[in-house]
Amino acid sequence: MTEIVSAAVAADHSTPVLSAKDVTKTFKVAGGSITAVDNVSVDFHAGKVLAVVGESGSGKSTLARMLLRLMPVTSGTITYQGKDVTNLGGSELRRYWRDVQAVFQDPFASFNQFFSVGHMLKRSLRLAELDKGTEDQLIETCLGYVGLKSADAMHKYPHQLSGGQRQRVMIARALMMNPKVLLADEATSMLDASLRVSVLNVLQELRDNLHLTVLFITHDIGQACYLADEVVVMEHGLVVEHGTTDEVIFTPQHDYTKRLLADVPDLQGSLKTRSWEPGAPAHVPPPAKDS
Ligand SMILES: Nc1ncnc2c1ncn2[C@@H]1O[C@H](COP(=O)(O)OP(=O)(O)OP(=O)(O)O)[C@@H](O)[C@H]1O
Repeated sequence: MTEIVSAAVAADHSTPVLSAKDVTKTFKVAGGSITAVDNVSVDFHAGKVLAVVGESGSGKSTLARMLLRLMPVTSGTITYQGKDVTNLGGSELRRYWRDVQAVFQDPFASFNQFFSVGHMLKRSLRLAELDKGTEDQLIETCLGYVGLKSADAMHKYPHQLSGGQRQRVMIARALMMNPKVLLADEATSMLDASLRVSVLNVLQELRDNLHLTVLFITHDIGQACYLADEVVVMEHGLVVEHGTTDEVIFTPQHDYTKRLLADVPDLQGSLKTRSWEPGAPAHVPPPAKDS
């Protein structure tokens, strides 16, 4: 059984926006059951990026799905803005889904190939019943937040965009709902190194400029440390390490964290000087950022 480490996280006494408390998920499988998430407690604070990192099968996506209220918990509590949302339903759940938006790994999967960006974004707003001027302004603003020009992007079809641009459109779509929390589940893993950096930088800007709370789920501790204020490391459904990014990089407590860090050569040195680009092999010069 993996040792659970409760490393001291830099004191943050503000009420968390979103919390998981003693959350467990058990799946019934042939011949028994599997505990995908094992008694996990984690707080997400306003205007911070928290990364959940772990290898495949560690339980990250299951935790994300429970936080998003797409999957029921087996036990434990999920709290949003101080309110228990574990068993929310109906219009309250729909309101929660507006406030807690998500972007996933494959932006293509969320796009209808026959819809232009403009058509897709307007469809997402149809329930809001905004007048045309307000709608256009909102779309332009949100595309602006992710570094895209409305005039350029609106008429493009998915195949005319790079992977990074598609992912940025998905983030813009999420922002149109004016969320308090953005959950990005492996949102950069299908992108090559330069596009990945552009999306990570967008997430950082959203935290800094909009005070957005970001949950960044990744198997890549390099990306987690590049982006996040706080890092949670999961192994076999357990939180084995939880600390500020500096604590996790420079004084990791758990062997599993040390092993993940060892797979990213010279992460410590290069993050200090910001010379490292997530996903780029250490010997390759940093890639150019896409426009
Ligand atoms: N619906 C399900 N039924 C049975 N087992 C499941 C189900 N969903 C996930 N699991 C199991 O739970 C464990 C955690 O899976 P999960 O997808 O949460 O991990 P992960 O860290 O997100 O991995 P990946 O990065 O590969 O998606 C795995 O052993 C997985 O096989």
